[in-house]
Amino acid sequence: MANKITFIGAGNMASAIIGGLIDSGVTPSDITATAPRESELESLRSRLGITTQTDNNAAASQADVVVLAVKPQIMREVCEDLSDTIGKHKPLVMSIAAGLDAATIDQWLGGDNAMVRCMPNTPSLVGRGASGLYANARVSDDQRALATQLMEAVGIVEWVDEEPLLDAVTAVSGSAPAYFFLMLEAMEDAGVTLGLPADTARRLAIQTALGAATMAQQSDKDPATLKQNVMSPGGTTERAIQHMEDAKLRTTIADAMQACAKRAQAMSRELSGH
Ligand SMILES: NC(=O)C1=CN([C@@H]2O[C@H](COP(=O)(O)OP(=O)(O)OC[C@H]3O[C@@H](n4cnc5c(N)ncnc54)[C@H](O)[C@@H]3O)[C@@H](O)[C@H]2O)C=CC1
Ligand SMILES: O=C(O)[C@@H]1CCC=N1
Repeated sequence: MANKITFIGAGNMASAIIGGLIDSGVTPSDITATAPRESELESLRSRLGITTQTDNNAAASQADVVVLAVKPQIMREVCEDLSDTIGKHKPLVMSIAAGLDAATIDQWLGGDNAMVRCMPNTPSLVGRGASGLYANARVSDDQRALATQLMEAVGIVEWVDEEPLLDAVTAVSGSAPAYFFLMLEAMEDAGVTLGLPADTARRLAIQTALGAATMAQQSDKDPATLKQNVMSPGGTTERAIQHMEDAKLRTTIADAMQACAKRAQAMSRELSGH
């Protein structure tokens, strides 16, 4: 990928994607990241060998792709400050912010931009990311291919045709690593209560999550069948699953994901003013 990529914002998500891009073979000097404080950039530069900048406009003026990776709450200020540079150079603009629609960001950037909205997740850092992408009408086929290539370097890519579906993607994958981390925390704690050393319980739980996900990915059986295959009639798993069903775990998960998508919609209303 010979394109120059600039990340505006160098926090958790940007550094996860940058780390994944470098592992996938992207030349570090083709990547620039910005943040207001040099102290935050120093470790990224020394660890990954990328270029860093505290001046967003200088960094964006060199780029074929500008990835907006700041918190949604400061996106307006950042975009308005970048509008002259983006208007002049017309790079492909990708926003990874939750709950901010492409038209609002485009307007803050001065309008008429090719915009891809992306909802990635942090496992991008280890090449196991899952990203949902949406393109506005100005994005060319080549730019669409470029956005796909960029995010496929760090995981899988699913395009959606309707922008509001990105709120569903946020619930299913963007926020979802946290659901699984919570599950790992809870399993470790329960393992300790059952008498295992914490590090043993953690290793067993992590390996089991990895094994189950890999099986689900590689098997031609659906997750319900794979679950059934672990459950001997009258056995231990059946007892555990019955407990989860009685405690309405499915409803809890569905409600949590509804709350996640609703929060994305509310953020959009709060931040865009419509
Ligand atoms: N953390 C996650 O799992 C995911 C986050 N996102 C989205 O990614 C975006 C970033 O989130 P995180 O990386 O978690 O936040 P973060 O707080 O870790 O990173 C934000 C970065 O922006 C920088 N920044 C602040 N003001 C700036 C300015 N004026 N110019 C340039 N950089 C500036 C900060 O110094 C920091 O490096 C958000 O919009 C979030 O919705 C999307 C998917 C997943
Ligand atoms: O929690 C958040 O708002 C961000 C967006 C998706 C994951 N983290």
